[in-house]
Parts: sequence; C-alpha cells; structure tokens
Amino acid sequence: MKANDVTEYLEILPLTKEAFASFGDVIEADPASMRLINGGTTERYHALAEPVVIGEPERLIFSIFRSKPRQFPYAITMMERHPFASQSFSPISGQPFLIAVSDDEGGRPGKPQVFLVQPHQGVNYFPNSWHHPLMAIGVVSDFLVVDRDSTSANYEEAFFDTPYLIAEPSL
Ligand SMILES: NC(=O)N[C@@H](O)C(=O)O
Ligand code: NI
Repeated sequence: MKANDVTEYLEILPLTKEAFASFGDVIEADPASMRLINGGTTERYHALAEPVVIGEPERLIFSIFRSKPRQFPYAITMMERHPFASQSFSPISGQPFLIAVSDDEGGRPGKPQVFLVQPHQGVNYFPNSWHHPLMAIGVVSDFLVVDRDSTSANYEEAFFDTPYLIAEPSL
C-alpha cells in the first residue's frame, strides 16, 4: 500500500499554538508575555519562541524571502526539513500565507497538515520538522527569515508517491 495512493484535498486549518506545538512556535503578540518598556511607550512581547538553534560552528543569519504566490489548486509533492537548525518566517508585507507540516513516519513525512497563517503571526520551525517550502498567497510577499547560514548538510527532502492538493484559501 503506497503512503498515499489517492490524490486528496487537504483541509486548511487556522494556525494556533496548540495545533502547531509539535512542529514549532507561533510568533504572535501573546498578552501573557507582554511587559511595558521604554518608559511605557512600548509593549514588549517577550520570548515568543524557543531559542534559535543553528548548530555550531554555523552562523545565524537574517534574510528576506520575496515569494511569488502559489497557484491553486496547488499540489504538495514534497516536504523538506533542516536537521540541525530552526527556521522562522515572519510576514512583513501584511499578507497571510500558508504552511504545511508533517509528522515524521519512519524517516519520511506523513500526511501534511495545512495552516493559514495570519499577517500578524510568524512561525518558527523546530529543527527536523517536516515542512513545505514557503507558500505565499495572492501577491508577491516578503518574509523575514531567521535561520542557519549553512551548506546543503542542513537540508533533507522527501517526495510523496501521490501529491496532496490544496484548494484556493478563502481569506
Ligand atoms: N530553501 C530555503 O531556504 N527555504 C526553505 O527551507 C523553506 O522552508 O522555504
Ligand atoms: Ni525550510
């Protein structure tokens, strides 16, 4: 029996901390983490994600990904992961985007879970979390990305026997 031998549409779920907890952190202004700073002029939403993991002796870098929107229905044919480092995406164009993550099933990604990420949310993938490459929606969108300046050693990909499909998200 192939892992998935019938093309199916994946449900698009709202992104919550709880639903994403085994894959990474949701970076959003959590009132419980807020502390007033700068003489009360600024609300600091403190330590919203696990500390960045990059694996020595690599460098931690900040990049901007300018991502073209995906066309729908979109076929998820593969997933990737970064064994040695976390990777975070924070939207800076005010646009929502999609993410897809999978549990690890014997070293391969299981059925993806798809989440709609709101413009006020970012995500931080834990090291070795199966995820699909960045998926922008509707317009070219910029994202601040914090990850490891690394060689291909920090990249693993796996292809599904049969693609999964995502319909156009209703925003
Ligand atoms: N390749 C790259 O830097 N980006 C991917 O890892 C991704 O998750 O989009
Ligand atoms: Ni990645």
